[in-house]
Amino acid sequence: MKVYSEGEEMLIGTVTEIKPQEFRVGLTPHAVAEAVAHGHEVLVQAGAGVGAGFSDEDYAAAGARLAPDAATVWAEAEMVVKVKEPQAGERAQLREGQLLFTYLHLAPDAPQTNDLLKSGATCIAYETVTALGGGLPLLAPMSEVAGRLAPQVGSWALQKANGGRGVLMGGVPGVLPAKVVVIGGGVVGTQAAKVAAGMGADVTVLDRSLPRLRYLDDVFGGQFKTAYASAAETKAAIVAADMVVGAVLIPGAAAPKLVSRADLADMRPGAVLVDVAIDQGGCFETSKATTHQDPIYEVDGIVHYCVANMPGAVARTSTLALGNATMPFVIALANKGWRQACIDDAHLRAGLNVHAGQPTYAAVGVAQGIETVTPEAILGL
Ligand SMILES: NC(=O)C1=CN([C@@H]2O[C@H](COP(=O)(O)OP(=O)(O)OC[C@H]3O[C@@H](n4cnc5c(N)ncnc54)[C@H](O)[C@@H]3O)[C@@H](O)[C@H]2O)C=CC1
Ligand SMILES: CC(=O)C(=O)O
Ligand SMILES: [Mg+2]
Repeated sequence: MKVYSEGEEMLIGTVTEIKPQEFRVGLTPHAVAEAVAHGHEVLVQAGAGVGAGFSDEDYAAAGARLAPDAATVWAEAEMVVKVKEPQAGERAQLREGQLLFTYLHLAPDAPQTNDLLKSGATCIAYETVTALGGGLPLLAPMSEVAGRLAPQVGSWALQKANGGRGVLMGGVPGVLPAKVVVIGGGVVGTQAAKVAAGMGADVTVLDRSLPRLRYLDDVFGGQFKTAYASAAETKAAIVAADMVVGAVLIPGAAAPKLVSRADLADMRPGAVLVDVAIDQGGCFETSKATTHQDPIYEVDGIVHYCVANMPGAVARTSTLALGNATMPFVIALANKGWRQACIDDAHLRAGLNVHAGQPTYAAVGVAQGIETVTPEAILGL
């Protein structure tokens, strides 16, 4: 098998996503053009970009070679760039020495972890790549998308025909606007609050971080209000709300349950809960993951929206946003090879989850009771 070394041309590949209702694609034509300009070859499965609005002709014009099927890409590419975690049939095609760059979410997923370990491949997870000054730069764009979508889907759910209270976000002259409460003022929460305020709603953001609340007040003081997320303040806010957006995150942990089933009885009938934190288990006791095909359900007269892959609804915007964030890392990995790229950049190194049969991300080891080695040990640093 060919072993890549620094400075060589790399064969980069991308495949059609096969997770149900996933229309994003790992490489945009712009990313292809950038990689080709750096001297690399790019292999794109025919049709891979169609769901995101990119034709095979767009990829060919950017310099990609089209592959007739996914098997060809898996067999030939030295690095495969995707969006979602590899599905079982994809994992079976991963091979020793191959580099996989995508979302993995391994901690709760033992079968995937075992398959990646068995494959002998090197796997770098988008969601654990870090940034100078904190934050998760390859998760942030999808949080921005989900945050901006939350009031959009929530306002749809508020319509009478969908089980909601029949309240218009911005009201009309002489009638008050909807009250929107956002719990968690991070990336998702800030974007949700901005859009809800832009729709004319009366918006309050709750958070437990005073520095974050100070920042939000300084920057958005005229657009929405802030409040400290004590249990009492949270309860008072939700019982008066037409819409509540759940946007909390405690990194690496299950989301705390901030609205109980009993609380629903005290809320306005037909109010809407949008639980964006559902991918971490959800922050409302009555949340269970839903799909774009069947996004809402009702409990005790309260409408719940709990779609776990909200960005998939706007696959084109999401693909472009994700591509902007991943492109510099794709180019660094291709130009330098993963070893040198991870030696040079501790933030990219934080994305290393699996290498040659060894798990390399501590939180995955803790979650699954397996021993891990550090990326630094793998790289001899
Ligand atoms: N459903 C979907 O399609 C998507 C879901 N997400 C999820 O949305 C969630 C939020 O993500 P980000 O905004 O990027 O995280 P973030 O880390 O930027 O923000 C989380 C905020 O929650 C606050 N917080 C933590 N505990 C709290 C509590 N008990 N009460 C009030 N505030 C609390 C933190 O202080 C922080 O400001 C995550 O679970 C993320 O995985 C992100 C993208 C897509
Ligand atoms: C973050 C993630 O898993 C997604 O965008 O699908
Ligand atoms: Mg997800």
